Order: sequence, then C-alpha cells, then structure tokens
Amino acid sequence: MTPPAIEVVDLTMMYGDRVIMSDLTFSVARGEVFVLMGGSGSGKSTLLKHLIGLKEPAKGSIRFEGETFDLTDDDARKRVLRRFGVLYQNGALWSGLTLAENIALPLDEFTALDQQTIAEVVSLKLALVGLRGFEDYYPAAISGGMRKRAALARAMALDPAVLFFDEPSSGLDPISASRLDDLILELKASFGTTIVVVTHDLDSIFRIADRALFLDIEQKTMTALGPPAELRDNPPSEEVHRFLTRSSDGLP
Ligand SMILES: Nc1ncnc2c1ncn2[C@@H]1O[C@H](COP(=O)(O)OP(=O)(O)OP(=O)(O)O)[C@@H](O)[C@H]1O
Repeated sequence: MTPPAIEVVDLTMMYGDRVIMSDLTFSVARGEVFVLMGGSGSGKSTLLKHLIGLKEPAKGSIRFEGETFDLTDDDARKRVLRRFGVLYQNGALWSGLTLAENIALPLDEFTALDQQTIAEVVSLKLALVGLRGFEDYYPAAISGGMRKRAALARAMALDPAVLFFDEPSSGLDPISASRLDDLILELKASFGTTIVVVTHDLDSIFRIADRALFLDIEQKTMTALGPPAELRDNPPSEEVHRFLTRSSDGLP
C-alpha cells in the first residue's frame, strides 16, 4: 500500500517550555486539499513549520511519503525539501529580480537544466498561473494578486509532490482571493498535487478543502477532522461550531 503524503503521529509542538499543541495524529492523503484551521494563535503556522521540516517535534513523528525527516542529515533533508513547494504568507519574491529570474532560482539551484530549458519551464509555470508574458516584470510593477500567483509559479517550479500555503488569501481582495482558490483547485485536478493550506477564510475553506483539521487553542489539541461541510452540520464541539458558522469576514 502506498503511504499517505504526510503522516503525523502523536505530535507535540513546543516553544521552549511552552506546549502549543499535543496529541496531534492525522494523515494527509495524496492528492487532497487539506486545510489547517483554528483561531488566531492556535498553532497553525507552527504546525506548518513542523510539516515542512523547519521545526523539530518535541515529541512524536512526521513522515513524508513514508520517510521520516532526518534534520541532522543535510542531504536527506534537502532531498525531501526539494519535493515541497511552499508559498509563504507574504509571497516573498525577490524584489530586485524579474518574475522569470525569481522562478528560475529553484531550477538553477536544484536541477542541471540548461538556460534555454529553464526559460521554457519558467514561461510554462507563468502561463499556468495566468501570467503568460509577464516574464520581464519586476514584482513591484504588478498587483498583489499577481505577485501571489507569481510566487505560486515559483513554488511549482520543481513540480512538487506537496504544496503548502500559509494564509494564501491574506492581503488580497475577494476577487483575487477567489482566483487563487480556483488555481488551487486546478492544480489539484490537473496534477494531483497534494495541497496543505493554513487559512482562516471560511469561503475558501468550504470551497477548496477536502478535509480540514481544527486546532483548539483552549484544549491545546486537534478536536475535529473531516470535510468542512460535515463538521459544520455535525460539529464535534461548540468551538468548531462557532468557528465554522461565524460571519465569514470576522475572526473567531
Ligand atoms: N518563534 C516563536 N517563539 C515562541 N513562541 C512562538 C513563536 N512563534 C509562535 N509562537 C507562539 O505559538 C503560538 C502559536 O502561534 P502560531 O503563529 O503558530 O499560531 P497561528 O494559529 O498560526 O496564528 P495566526 O492565525 O494568528 O497566524 C502563539 O501563542 C505564538 O505566540
């Protein structure tokens, strides 16, 4: 049997002596859109850091396609990281580089492709996110939504097995945010990419998530996991009910 994309077993996350969350056990299936949700400060970004190997579990384990992260083995760690694409909250494109140069960076670093081929891959990735012809633009010359999409093209450069998004809709107007959701669904449908998204945004959660995990800040553990509409209709706790039925523009 093929292992799940990501398998988390009995994870405890800590900063210093402070426990953020404990007893987290869940799997992300290959090809699903999996949302990490919860109130502000519940530990969503911290969990994302654990999943991409930036932070070591205080307890428990995380496997990627059956392989454990060995943070002490640099080569093994790079091999796993190369299979991930990460889209950080602030996009983080290099402002002094054109979009083409930004997207070429991971290809230069991790592949032996020649410059002509890299240019072709770059154009392909830009076309994929609706930015055909924007190769020579600098990030400052395009809109916030376009910058996010360009950052997505860069995260897709190495054809990742798993794409991680940290609050993709933050700072975007509703139309640009909805366009990004469309893209997430397209990537899932066209490439079968496994996609893990941290978000507060209810519209987005109901639209894109196959399953969502709820981190409860009071209980310091996960208290719900399932398709968001099912969790809304049969909430396992008052917190989950409140979170999924609040007015969509307010935070819990
Ligand atoms: N580097 C750090 N050192 C110490 N504590 C931290 C650090 N980063 C986050 N925390 C704390 O860990 C808890 C979880 O933070 P985290 O950013 O993961 O939550 P979040 O659910 O992503 O919040 P938000 O939705 O507001 O982004 C918070 O109490 C935060 O103050």
